[in-house]
Amino acid sequence: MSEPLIDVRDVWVTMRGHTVLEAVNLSIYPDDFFAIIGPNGGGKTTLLRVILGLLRPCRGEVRFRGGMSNLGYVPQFRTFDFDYPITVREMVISGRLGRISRLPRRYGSLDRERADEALETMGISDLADRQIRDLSGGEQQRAIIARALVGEPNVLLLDEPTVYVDTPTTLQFYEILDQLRERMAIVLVTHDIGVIPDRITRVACLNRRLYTHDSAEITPDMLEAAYHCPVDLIAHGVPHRVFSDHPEEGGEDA
Ligand SMILES: Nc1ncnc2c1ncn2[C@@H]1O[C@H](COP(=O)(O)OP(=O)(O)OP(=O)(O)O)[C@@H](O)[C@H]1O
Repeated sequence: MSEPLIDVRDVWVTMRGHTVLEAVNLSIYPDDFFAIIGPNGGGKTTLLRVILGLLRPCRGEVRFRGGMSNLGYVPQFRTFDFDYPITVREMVISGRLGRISRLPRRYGSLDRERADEALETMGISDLADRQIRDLSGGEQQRAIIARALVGEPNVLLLDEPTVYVDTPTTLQFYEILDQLRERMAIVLVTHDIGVIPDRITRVACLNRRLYTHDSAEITPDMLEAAYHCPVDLIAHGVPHRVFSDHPEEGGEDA
């Protein structure tokens, strides 16, 4: 197996006396399409913040091969102010700011090139000069992913990327992720197990502790441990590939 790009080792986070992450261990490999699922408040965003270096764990550490600048982050949709007067191109290229150290900060031709490429990858080149507030939710979502891509990440971290998106747009979105997988590892966190695409390579359940399995299979045990209640996989429409045998169904397709 290749070396991990990110190693999360025995990470603990306590906030206001409340343990949010407990003894979390996780490795992200270059060819991963990793889904981390878990209930609301289970610690998913907190784990991403620890990986990004935005939050220091009380105990444990995160090790990188390749440096922080190679992480692309797509925060939850609700954290963006889409009313801000800015064009799609301006928003996307702003993802390059972290790479410009000289003051005053000015974009160069490489920055503009990368922004054009990211717009094209996300299929929104024709929207580049529109105001971000005038876009549909699905288009805005593509723009925030394009913004994460301009930094040329080797790991893309996505926090609940499909919350406001309808089913056809979600399917298109996963097709785009499929293309991106050739260039980077992808880590997707979500509370909704119904949105997990069937192309994921590994899955883990997070509810303070991380419950993992060495494959793309979600086992009822993992879900029960994370959600503290039996979860009916079939009712959530999870693709068959991630099922283990379901006792009532005898392992048949849903
Ligand atoms: N700054 C903070 N101060 C105190 N508690 C916090 C803080 N940030 C997060 N928490 C708490 O930590 C827990 C985990 O939050 P987190 O946002 O990581 O969960 P999540 O799994 O991403 O949830 P969701 O699916 O609802 O987005 C929650 O109980 C939350 O209230």
